[in-house]
Parts: sequence; structure tokens; C-alpha cells
Amino acid sequence: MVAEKKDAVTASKGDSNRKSVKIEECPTYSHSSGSSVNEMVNQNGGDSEDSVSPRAAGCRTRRRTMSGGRAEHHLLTTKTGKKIYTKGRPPWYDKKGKSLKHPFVIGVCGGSASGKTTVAEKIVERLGIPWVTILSMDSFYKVLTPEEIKEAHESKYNFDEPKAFDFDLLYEILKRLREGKSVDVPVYDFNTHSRDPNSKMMYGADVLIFEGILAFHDERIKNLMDMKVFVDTDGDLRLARRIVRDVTDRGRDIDGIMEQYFTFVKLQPAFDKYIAPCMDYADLIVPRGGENDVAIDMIVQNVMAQLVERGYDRNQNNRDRHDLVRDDLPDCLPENLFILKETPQVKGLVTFVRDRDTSRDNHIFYSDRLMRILIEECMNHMPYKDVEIEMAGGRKTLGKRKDAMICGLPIMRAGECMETALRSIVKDCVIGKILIQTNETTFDPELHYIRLPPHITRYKVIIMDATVTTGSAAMMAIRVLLDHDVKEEDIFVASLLMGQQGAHALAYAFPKVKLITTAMDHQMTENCYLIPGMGNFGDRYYGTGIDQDLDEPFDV
Ligand SMILES: Nc1ncnc2c1ncn2[C@@H]1O[C@H](COP(=O)(O)OP(=O)(O)O)[C@@H](O)[C@H]1O
Ligand SMILES: Nc1ccn([C@@H]2O[C@H](COP(=O)(O)O)[C@@H](O)[C@H]2O)c(=O)n1
Repeated sequence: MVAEKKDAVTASKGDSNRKSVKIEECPTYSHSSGSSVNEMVNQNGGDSEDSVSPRAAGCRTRRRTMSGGRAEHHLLTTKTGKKIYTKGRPPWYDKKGKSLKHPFVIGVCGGSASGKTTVAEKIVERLGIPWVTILSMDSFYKVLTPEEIKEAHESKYNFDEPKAFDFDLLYEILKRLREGKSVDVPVYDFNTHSRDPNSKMMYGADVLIFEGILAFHDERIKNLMDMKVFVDTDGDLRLARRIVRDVTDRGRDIDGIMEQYFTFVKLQPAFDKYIAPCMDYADLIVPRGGENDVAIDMIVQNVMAQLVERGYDRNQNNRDRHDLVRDDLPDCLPENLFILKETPQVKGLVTFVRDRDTSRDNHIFYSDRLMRILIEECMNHMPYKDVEIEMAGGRKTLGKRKDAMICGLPIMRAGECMETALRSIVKDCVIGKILIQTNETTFDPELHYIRLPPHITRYKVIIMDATVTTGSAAMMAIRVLLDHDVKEEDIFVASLLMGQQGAHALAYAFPKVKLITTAMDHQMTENCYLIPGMGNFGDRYYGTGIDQDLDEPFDV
């Protein structure tokens, strides 16, 4: 559980190859104080039990999850059973689909190995509120040239001055996170001094903690912070911790660490010149770092007080917050809702799909037909351009060609049934994936997984789901696409069946999104089942329903 927690809360710390090493294997170094590294570390924070564990010696395991443009939900559970999401899109938007608030940003600055990450992790743990993320400045080390990498391997490259960081990228990313938008954060590898080819997708949160040695250096970045904390730990202790950490986690040797420390880290160019002066900007100074429980409690109390002042309510019933059902439904249908013309053919296909006596093979056969008609209707809403073609006899005539790249985005699992229909109609389409589930305790729609093609803003995106009932999942999917800068007018929602309430909620929130369906139900049960509905479409289509007739295999 602890290892799980470390993974999650340090997901943005960019050392991908850290390994756990037993304390006995950690080399020691005697400095002027005469203490070995292990002695110094243990005197200052490790307790007797921990002192034989990797954690106390600073050999913590921090595995990295490389997501390469994927975003999974990242959940950790605190000792008190609280759930904290360190990734994924927070479910904040109002009935109009607008993001509700920006994250509370805490900046944590301090010398190398002062305990910034440890303080940040403790804040996350003690806050115990659902959506908190940590962004590390390490992710923004510049990409080095081959010559610079050689210098770095010889401990001759200065990583402790401002020009080592890409502050412009950092500013853009922090700004977007503060707006609740998605970002791709580089993943840094201290062993190779380079960025991993995979980046890591992140969204905003209730609280965002940004930590780094020069966290307060750039005025623009400083201005994005709601609270600034400086971690002030004795230089000898920092060196001791750094040696242990760099040997075990960052693939370094003692000579190199010492050379780098005294050339760049401790003396004029870095700590004294750039980092120590940042104390003047701090709202709070935390002596000794992560072991200072009193200071961490004060920070947590202050953050909670400020969140409450902004309207944060940890006891809020999220069902109320996400209740998309409108009690003031207009008589007319929204302009951006398109229901297939109820021809006898369409009605006949819908009848087969609704009928509980339809066998599974017929259910698949007729719903596939209906889905193709639905996708063909979607194509009527795509842009087409004029083209001139030459006909068989050599005469020329004007025609049309599709003028858009199409990305299908099925909401797992029922939406995936529509993939075949899309592929059979748009042969050059790409298919993303999104998994959204409702949290059974909070009723929040939660983004568990998303995979989008690169350059998603170049596509018309068709969100596909078998049914839209309250519209909650579709709204989350639309919100996520908007966070990825897809324009509202480039988004389509295709569904076999829509509930009137859900369709109105979506249409009201996103008037430029086109909603396309084959039929509409006007009633819903208290538990949000459509009446008459289609049963559990995914279960019927995939054969996973409990009343599935096992005696009638249809593939013989
Ligand atoms: N109070 C403490 N006692 C023992 N080791 C600590 C303590 N605080 C931090 N460390 C160790 O020191 C190293 C640096 O801490 P970290 O929080 O990563 O600092 P920073 O983020 O400032 O570089 C890590 O290996 C960590 O495990
Ligand atoms: N390739 C690199 C990049 C940075 N460093 C050192 O890391 C320190 C910052 O990280 P902290 O977790 O200690 O805040 C900084 O002092 C750099 O010297 C490095 O060694 N190699």
C-alpha cells in the first residue's frame, strides 16, 4: 500500500529508473562532521525501525508509470481510508458544462534534497481530499545536446542554474493545469539526463502542489501560486541525503556527486545565489522538511480554510452537484439534436433491439444494421468539399468528397459495439478509447482511462455510446475533449437511444456539439433507467447478461 502511494503521488517526479536498495548496500561517505551518511540521515529523522529500511535511508522506491499520452485514473487510499486521485479528470463542471474552479496551487521551494517532495507528499496525505496532484520541476529540465550529456556524465554540467530549466514550457503547463485543462508533462530520467519518449497526461485538481529548487524563480510562475512554502534544511543534512539518494536512485557515484555538489549545487552559482533568496517570497518556511509535523499541519489547515472560503465542501452530496436532470425542459427539441427519421425500417430495427425476446444473434445483427444507419447519419453532418472528377466517357462533373479526419471515441464498454459500424463506413477513421465510471459513493463520473490520437484537435470526434440516459458520461467525455482543446463544433455524440433529459442536458451545456440518435425515450425510472429503454445493451450485445441463454449457441 505504501509503495502504491509513493508511485501515485510522485508520478510527476521524473526519475524513471529508481530502484530500491537495502541500506547495507548504500555506500557511505564521511564528511567534515565525521558522521557517515547513514548516521547523519538516521540522526535526523529516521527512527530505529525505519533505519534499516530503504525508506529511512532515502532509498525510497518510486516506480514510474509511463503513460505516453494515456491517462489512467490514479487512486491511492490513505491509512484512514480516504481516496485520493492523483491523475484523471476531476468531475467539476456545472450544468452548463463549465469547469467550476481552478486548483489551489501550492509552490514548494528549497535546496536539493531538502525534503520538498517529502513535504508535498505529506501535505497530500494529510489533506485527505479526493483530487490532489504533485508536479515536479524536474520534469522541466531542458533536453541536452550529446556534448552536454557527456558533460553531465562527468558531473561538469550545471543543473542548478535557471538556464537548465525550460521555464516557458513550465509556465504554459502550470497555467493550463490551473485552468483545468489537460497537459502532457515530460518524464525526466536522472540516470540518462534526458526525457523519456513518453510523456504523462495530467489534469487540474482541487489542490496542485508544484515543487522544485527554483520554484519561485520565474515571476510568471510565482504569480500562479496561492501559497508559497520554503523548505529550509541544513546543508550538511541535504548533502548526506543527496548522496544516498543519488547513488541509489539516480545511478551516480560518490566522487561525481561530491564534485557536482561543491561546484554547482552548494556554492555561489546555485543555493546561495538563486535558492536562498527565494525565502523572501515564501509565506511559510518549514525548517527540517518532512519531519516537521507542526508546520505541515499548519499548511494543511490553512489550505483547507482557503478551499472552504472558495466554496469547497468536502461533505457535499455530489449527486446534487452532478444532477444534470433539468426540471424546466422546453417543449421543443434542441436545435443540435438530430433523431433519425422514423421510417418503418428504422422503427423495425429499433423494435428488434428493444424486444427482450430477440435472440442474441438477431440482437447483434439488427443493432449492427441500426448502428450503420446512425453513423451514416453522422456523416451527413461532416464537411464535404466540391471536387471535379472525370467520368468514364471523359466528361467532367462536379462531386463531393469528405473533408474531415474522423476519430471515433467509444465510451467503454457499450460504445465499443459501434466501432465496427464506424470502420465499415469511414475506412480511414482512427479510434480512441475512453472509460468513464460513476463512483458508487460520491456519484461522481470518473475518468478511468483515455487514449486519444496525437493531434486530436485536427479531427472531428464522434463520441459513441449505446445509450445516453442522464448524459453524465457523455458530458464528461465532451469536457475531456474540450480540455484537450478540441473545439465544441468538432464534437459529435452518436447514440442508439437517448433519454429526453440527458439529451436536453447535453444540448443545453454544449449547444455546438451535435447529438445524433435513432430514437428518444421521454421517461426515466428513479434509478435512471430509460423507459421503455433497450435493457443493458452491452450485456446483450457481448453476451455477459445474467439471463443469457447458455443453451442456444448461435455460431454452429
Ligand atoms: N526526514 C527525513 N528523514 C530521512 N530521510 C529523508 C527525510 N526527508 C527526506 N528524506 C530523504 O532525502 C531524500 C531527498 O528528499 P526529497 O523529499 O526527495 O527532497 P527534494 O524533493 O527536496 O529533493 C530522499 O531520498 C528522502 O527519502
Ligand atoms: N540530470 C540531472 C538533473 C538534476 N540534477 C540535480 O538534481 C537536483 C534537483 O533535484 P532535487 O530532487 O534534489 O530537488 C539539482 O540540485 C541538480 O543538481 C542532477 O544531478 N542531474
